[in-house]
Amino acid sequence: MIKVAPSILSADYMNLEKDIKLVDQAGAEELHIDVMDGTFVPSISYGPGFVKAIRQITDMYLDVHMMVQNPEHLIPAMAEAGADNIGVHVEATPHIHRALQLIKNAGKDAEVVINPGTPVEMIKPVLHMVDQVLVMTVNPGFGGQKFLPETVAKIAELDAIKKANGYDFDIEIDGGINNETVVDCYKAGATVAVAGSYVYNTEDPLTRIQALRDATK
Ligand SMILES: O=C(CO)[C@@H](O)[C@H](O)COP(=O)(O)O
Repeated sequence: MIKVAPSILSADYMNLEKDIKLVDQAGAEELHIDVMDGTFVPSISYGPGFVKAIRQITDMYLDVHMMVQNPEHLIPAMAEAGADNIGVHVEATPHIHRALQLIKNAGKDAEVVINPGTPVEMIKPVLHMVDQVLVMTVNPGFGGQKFLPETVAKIAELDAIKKANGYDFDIEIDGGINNETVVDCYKAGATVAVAGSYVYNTEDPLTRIQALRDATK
């Protein structure tokens, strides 16, 4: 069964505490927070102050996905704010190894992220040092996009490398995930599913979280 990480990008910001507690009570394993800088991706979302405010109202595992160009400068503040996992894009820095070291040195789980157009080959040199790999299943920057099926082969490739080397990182998927698209990703080796609009753009988020689990039993 896959672990579920609702993305608050699609939550109701005027009732955010309620929306976070709802998915916590539903047993969601992680809370996914999308940090966007307006440069690496066109959108701008939130920063460390927002993460700190969320930390104060929940004990959930905070999975912070940084869509930020040269994210190194933001890592200490994000760690201080209370993130549990910090994800950095391999496309966003010439110093991905250093960025992951900074996250580990701050005592946090380190995640490397790859865009749909980036081959798995690009992250091979850092796979020994990560706790999680995020395979983007849409191009980052917006919620509500259509799942890109060609990303499934990359999940399988990553899973094969993981098994061959005895690594134990989680493989997370993000973008266009619902009870149908999650199935092939899970079969290919995904262990954590981020879901934004599928979970929050409905009257019944609990049923949607359960549907992701039922689809991957
Ligand atoms: O990273 C991102 C968007 O860049 C995501 O985390 C979105 O929040 C996913 O939204 P859905 O595709 O599930 O609606």
